[in-house]
Amino acid sequence: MAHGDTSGGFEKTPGWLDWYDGPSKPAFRLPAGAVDAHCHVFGPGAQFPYAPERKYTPCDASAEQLFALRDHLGFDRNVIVQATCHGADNRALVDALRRSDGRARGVATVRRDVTPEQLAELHEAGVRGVRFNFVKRLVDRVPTDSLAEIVEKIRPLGWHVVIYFEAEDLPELYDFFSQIPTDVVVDHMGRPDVTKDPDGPEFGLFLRFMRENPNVWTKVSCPERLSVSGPRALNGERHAYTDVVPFARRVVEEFPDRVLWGTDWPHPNLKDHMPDDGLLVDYIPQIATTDELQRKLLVDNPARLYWPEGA
Ligand SMILES: O=C(O)c1cc(C(=O)O)oc(=O)c1
Repeated sequence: MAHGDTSGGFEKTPGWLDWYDGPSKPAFRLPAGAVDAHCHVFGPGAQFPYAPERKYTPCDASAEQLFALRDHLGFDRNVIVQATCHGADNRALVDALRRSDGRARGVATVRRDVTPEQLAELHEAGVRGVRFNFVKRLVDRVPTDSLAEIVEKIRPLGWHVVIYFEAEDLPELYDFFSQIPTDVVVDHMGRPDVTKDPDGPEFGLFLRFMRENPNVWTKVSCPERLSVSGPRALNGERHAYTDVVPFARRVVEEFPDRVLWGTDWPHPNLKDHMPDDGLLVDYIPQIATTDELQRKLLVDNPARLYWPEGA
């Protein structure tokens, strides 16, 4: 089967871009113990069917393919985040975690009726957080009282909450997010509009959110998704997505102990181009410019959140 196929009788969403086959070796040498703290597995659909309520059907992207990419790029470990195309069916995620030899942790999606037994099983497999998604093209909105109930259920396990939202929705969600008592991790810097000023009110609100809430962390990931003017991480470009750099660098420098980075492989729903993941790794030194910042971003911070026992 070609890498970009979808198995199990599923048909890819029209215009779907498959993950990049044969990525380059990064020029940037990742520090020992580096964690790719945001990536996904898709299916394979024949084994782990896509959820009936999904908003897109991807190409397959298996655990083996993810682990091969990890080794090729020079990462040591992964944090695998439940993708919305699998809904609250975490079987593909759990299978990948179980086959990682302890080298992957997970973030699951659960519903309000999840039982303590189900949570214990997810924990045993390596899940350490739940994801709440507020991006309208990806999910139907779940009421905040359901989410608050889930927070109460996961809290005793020491888990955190990952939130994915777009910058324009932060004002409405600010108070709800601010009262979550666990650690909170914001996906992709809350998706700023990078054509706006990093010193302007929109990104200013996000920075204020992080300043006011010391339990909030963020992934300074997805420049390929946020960039408008590029240049793209393709054709040997080792200084890609310079329009996103001022935003990510600002966050890394103000909150060096609360930032994470991940490839976002296999990059769901990109419309413009699929990045070469090796060149995407070469983006990192543009936003974390010293050895110390790189070590915190890639090694120390993800270890504290996902492997606190020091394994
Ligand atoms: O922007 C997206 O389309 C996207 C989708 C998903 C998902 O479907 O879970 O995850 C991401 O991190 C980003």
